[in-house]
Amino acid sequence: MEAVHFGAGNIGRGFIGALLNQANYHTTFVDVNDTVIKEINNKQQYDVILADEKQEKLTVNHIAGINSVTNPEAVVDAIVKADIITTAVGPNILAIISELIARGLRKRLEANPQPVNIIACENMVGGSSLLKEKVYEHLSQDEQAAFSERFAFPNAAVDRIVPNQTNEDLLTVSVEPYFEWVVEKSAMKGTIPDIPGITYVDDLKPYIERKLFTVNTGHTVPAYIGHFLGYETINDAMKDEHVQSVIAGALHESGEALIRTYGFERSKHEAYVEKIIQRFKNPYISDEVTRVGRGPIRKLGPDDRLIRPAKMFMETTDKEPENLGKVIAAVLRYVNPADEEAVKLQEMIADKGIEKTLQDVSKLAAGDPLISVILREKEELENLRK
Ligand SMILES: NC(=O)c1ccc[n+]([C@@H]2O[C@H](COP(=O)([O-])OP(=O)(O)OC[C@H]3O[C@@H](n4cnc5c(N)ncnc54)[C@H](O)[C@@H]3O)[C@@H](O)[C@H]2O)c1
Ligand SMILES: O=P(O)(O)OC[C@@H](O)[C@@H](O)[C@H](O)[C@H](O)CO
Repeated sequence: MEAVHFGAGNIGRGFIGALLNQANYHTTFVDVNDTVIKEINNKQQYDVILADEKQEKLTVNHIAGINSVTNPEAVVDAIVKADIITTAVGPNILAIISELIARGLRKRLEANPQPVNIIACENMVGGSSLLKEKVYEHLSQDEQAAFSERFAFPNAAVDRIVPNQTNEDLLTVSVEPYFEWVVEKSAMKGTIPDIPGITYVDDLKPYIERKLFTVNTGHTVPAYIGHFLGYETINDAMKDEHVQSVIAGALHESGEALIRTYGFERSKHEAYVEKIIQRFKNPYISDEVTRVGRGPIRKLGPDDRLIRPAKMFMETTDKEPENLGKVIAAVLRYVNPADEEAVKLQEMIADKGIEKTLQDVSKLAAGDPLISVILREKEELENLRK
């Protein structure tokens, strides 16, 4: 069985690649990082280390790499032969890879009658749907109809903390032992891939929102409040009493919104939250606040991990999300010259002020009550430093 995976980074190698290997796939990684691609072809295997007291090592083999900048035709040919196509490149990169995927699938229409599923494994609601939209922008109407017969873009939720890697070996990747990969079965075509570790569901929405608005919402607290308080790593920030109090409050707010929207059992949701907080404290993982806080403009998006649960909390409880508001305020205070979006966000704030920036980035209407909560919490934030 052949898999093509876009993005040989942390999640690509440390999670998707590992599960595909355990399911006996040969995986072709596609990336723009020539050093990583050369090393994949040179070594033809890499290690995944499970970050706990046992430090168990799994070897991932049956792999190859293609540099999509220098060898796009090889990517097209790999797509023609693939039994599954996956991505883990980051939400903003889906539009960039869409043209090459469109070319590969166009050639496949003539050359291979088998249907194929293209699964975007990104932290966002509707990642595969977005990829499909971007792929379809490169097609004629007739091609769109032919693609819809043969190719599917099921949405997915992926959960495994994989920090930036500091191992001596370039390809080795340390990951937390926990993982969850949920895929929207109802949207798939052809034979459902037999990949142990995937949970297939008919309706993904509750799963992706529960994951994004608990794991990723929670993660923003040690990232942005932690950065505001001067911490460099997630587990150091998690030791701070202010971070502990805001994370408890923020996950109470997003939890209440999720429970009221989807009817999750309260005790099970509380256990889910507790497990996530323990995962953030994993002493065997050193995760930088700047990795978890990367892309603050994306993270302030209307459907992303802060604004959406804050709005849901207000709609379902009629109360103010003061903890989520505090984290959003910390994102607006996030200064990091090494992060392009952080620089751009600060420029936007300097140029047009916070209210207009929130209207543009988070699509909040002028006068939205959430804006007042955020402005008030921005003042409150200073008290955390006292
Ligand atoms: N790291 C985690 O803990 C984690 C967990 C769950 C989900 N995710 C999601 O997985 C996705 C990837 O995150 P990551 O942490 O692995 O990031 P990463 O930066 O480690 O990996 C991204 C990879 O994509 C490659 N890439 C960039 N542009 C490309 C292009 N045009 N074509 C092909 N490859 C390209 C990069 O070179 C890099 O190797 C994101 O959507 C992230 O939200 C990450
Ligand atoms: O990948 P991002 O930038 O959307 O979010 C940063 C982290 O919260 C994220 O990578 C988590 O580690 C991951 O989602 C855990 O499953």
